[in-house]
Amino acid sequence: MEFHEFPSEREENTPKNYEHSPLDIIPNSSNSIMPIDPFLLSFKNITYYVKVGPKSRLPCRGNKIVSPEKNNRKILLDDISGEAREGEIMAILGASGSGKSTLLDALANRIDKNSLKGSVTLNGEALESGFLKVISAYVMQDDLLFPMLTVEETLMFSADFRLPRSLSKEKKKARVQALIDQLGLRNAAKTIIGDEGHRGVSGGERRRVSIGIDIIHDPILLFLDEPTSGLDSTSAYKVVKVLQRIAQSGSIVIMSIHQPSSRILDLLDHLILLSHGQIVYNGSPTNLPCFFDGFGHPFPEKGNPAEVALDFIRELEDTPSEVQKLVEFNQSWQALMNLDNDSNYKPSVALRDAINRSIARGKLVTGVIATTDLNLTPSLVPSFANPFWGVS
Ligand SMILES: Nc1ncnc2c1ncn2[C@@H]1O[C@H](COP(=O)(O)OP(=O)(O)OP(=O)(O)O)[C@@H](O)[C@H]1O
Repeated sequence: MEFHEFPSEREENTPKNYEHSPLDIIPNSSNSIMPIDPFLLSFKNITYYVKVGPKSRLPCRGNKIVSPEKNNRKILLDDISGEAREGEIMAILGASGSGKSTLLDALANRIDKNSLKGSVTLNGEALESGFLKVISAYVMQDDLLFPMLTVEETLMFSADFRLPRSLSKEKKKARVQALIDQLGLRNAAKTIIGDEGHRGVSGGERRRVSIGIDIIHDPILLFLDEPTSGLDSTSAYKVVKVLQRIAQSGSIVIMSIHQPSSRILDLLDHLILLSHGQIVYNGSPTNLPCFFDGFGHPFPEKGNPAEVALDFIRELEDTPSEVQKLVEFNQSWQALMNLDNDSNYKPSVALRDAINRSIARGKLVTGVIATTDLNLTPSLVPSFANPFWGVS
C-alpha cells in the first residue's frame, strides 16, 4: 500500500466564508488587543463497551481472536480519536450499527462516565458536565411540537421557556427573529406546524424548527443525531446548509448521517467513517478518493465519494481482517497527516475567557452582559429559566 501526497490538514481545515474570523481581535477588559482561539473539541482514545450475555459473544474481531477476558463484552467504540473545529461541520458516517449515535453520545457526554474510557476536551480543558450542557445542544431526530402553534410561536415558546428569566421580552423576540432568518424559515414563520388533520409546514421546515428549539440559546457546541433522516434530498440539503451557517457563526457542529448526497458532502468539512466502532477514515471529504486510492481501491471518476467509500467498507465487512487492514491504514495515514500539525495544542486564553469572548461576539444567549469578568460556572448555569438538560 502506498501513500500519496495529501494536502496538509491545516490547509484543508481553514474555514471558508468565516463569519467570525478566527483571527478576529477584540479588546479585553484592559483594552489591549488579543487574538481569539477558535474552539477545538478534541477526543482521545474513546473506548466504550457493554457487557453482553453468552449468546451475543463475538468470537473474533478483525483478524484478532478476542481474549477470554473480552469475551463477555461488546466493544461499541474502539479507541476513537479526533478533533472537531469551530466554523466546521464534522459528520460521522457508517453503516447501520457502526456506532455513529454511540460516538455522538460519547462526545456529548450522554454516556455514563464510568463505562467510558478516553478524554474529551474543549480548547485543551476537560468539560464539567453542567458547564457542557450550558454551552451545547443535542438535537434528536424529531422533537414533539405543538401542531397548532406557528413556527414563530413555537420558537417564542422555546425562548420563554428556555432562555434566562433575566432576558427582556424584546431581546427574546429579537433572538427568535434572528433564528427564523438563520433557519431560513422567514416564509413559514406564520404557518402552523400542523399534523395529519391540519396542513402545516413541510417536513424539512419542521426539522429546522426542531433544530431551532434546541439552539435557541445559540450554543457553541451542537450535536445532531441524523438531522437529515427521512427528508427528501432538497430538504436535507437545506438542513445541512443551515448547519453550515450555524457553524460559521462560531459553533462546532457534529452530526451523524447515513448517506450524504454529493451536494451535502460539499458542505461537510470533516468526516469520520466508522465500521463496527472503529475509525476507518478521519479527514476531509476531498481526501476520500486519495485515501482509498492509497489503500488500493481507486474510486471511479464519477459518483458520490461518500457512497463509494461506504459501499466499499460494507464489502470489506464480509471479511473482518480486511476491515482491520483499513483501520491500520487509517492510523498510518493519520500519523503521516499529523506530522506537520501542532500535536501539543496550547490555546492562548483559558476556555472560560474564550467563551466570554464568544458571548461578546453574540454567541450564547445568556441574559448577562458579556464582559471578560463573567464567572461562567456558578452564575451562568442557574440563570436559565428551564435548563436544556431538564431537572436532574
Ligand atoms: N446496550 C447495548 N448492548 C449491546 N449492544 C448495544 C447496546 N447499545 C448499542 N448497542 C449496539 O451498538 C452498535 C452501535 O449502535 P449505534 O446506535 O451507535 O449505531 P448507529 O451507527 O448509530 O446505527 P443506526 O444508523 O442504525 O442508528 C449496534 O450494533 C447496537 O446494537
